[in-house]
Amino acid sequence: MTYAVKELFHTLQGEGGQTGRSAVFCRFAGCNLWTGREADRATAVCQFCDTDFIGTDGDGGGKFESAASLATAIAAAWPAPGRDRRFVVFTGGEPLLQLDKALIDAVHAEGFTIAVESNGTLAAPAGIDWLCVSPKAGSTIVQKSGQELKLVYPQSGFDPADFLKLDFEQFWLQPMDGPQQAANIAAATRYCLENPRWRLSLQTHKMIGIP
Ligand SMILES: C[S@@+](CC[C@H](N)C(=O)[O-])C[C@H]1O[C@@H](n2cnc3c(N)ncnc32)[C@H](O)[C@@H]1O
Ligand SMILES: Nc1nc2[nH]cc(C(=O)O)c2c(=O)[nH]1
Ligand code: SF4
Ligand SMILES: [Mg+2]
Repeated sequence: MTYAVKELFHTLQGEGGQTGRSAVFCRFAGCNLWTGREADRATAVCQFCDTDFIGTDGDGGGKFESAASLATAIAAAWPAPGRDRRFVVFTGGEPLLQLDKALIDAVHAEGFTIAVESNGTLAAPAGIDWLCVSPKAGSTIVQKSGQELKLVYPQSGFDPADFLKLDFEQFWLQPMDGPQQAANIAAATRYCLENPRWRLSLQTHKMIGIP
């Protein structure tokens, strides 16, 4: 299978339960909840996206003709010698439109632990080591288990309490970035103070100015 990758880069995981960890990010092109075009944002299911995932023209992006060639590029982006602590985050766009067993196996064979950031509308393939599901109001959650559920907050129609019945190890509230960011940080902080199952996920990469 051919993989369309918007960008492939090395950074620190900025969000959620692996925050601060050195990671190769593989950002797939395309999403099932928004075209990525600003003209379509107001009519999209997901309207608050902070990411450009159109095309394959970003740093390290491209069309990869095989799982082996993409795994090789991911390994080449790892900064340290040896295979210790190798960590890749598949994101997008929606990574579960493209991530398959062949790529999971190829990246595991390179010694990587595999994390995924998904909107939860597609069933995850076996073999993901750290699955983050981030539900979007107006979509249907199909993937109801994983390591972390990271809810962008607030979203109208979503009560965080309704997600605690799902099978996740960690529950994170991430303030929605955008014009209301300050108010959203305050509201998420208050919610986590009063509801100890929830932890506050700040987008630390944005604070420190790394990708
Ligand atoms: C760009 S998405 C890509 C992965 C997948 N499509 C998803 O939505 O989970 C990566 C993460 O950023 C979060 N995110 C997107 N826009 C955001 C915003 N404006 N504020 C805070 N988090 C946001 C998503 O909820 C998700 O957890
Ligand atoms: N540093 C950094 N951490 C991230 N965690 C999730 C991200 C994403 O866009 O999926 C992201 C991102 O874009 N950058
Ligand atoms: S589901 Fe994820 S990638 Fe798609 S538009 Fe929403 S935040 Fe962006
Ligand atoms: Mg991001």
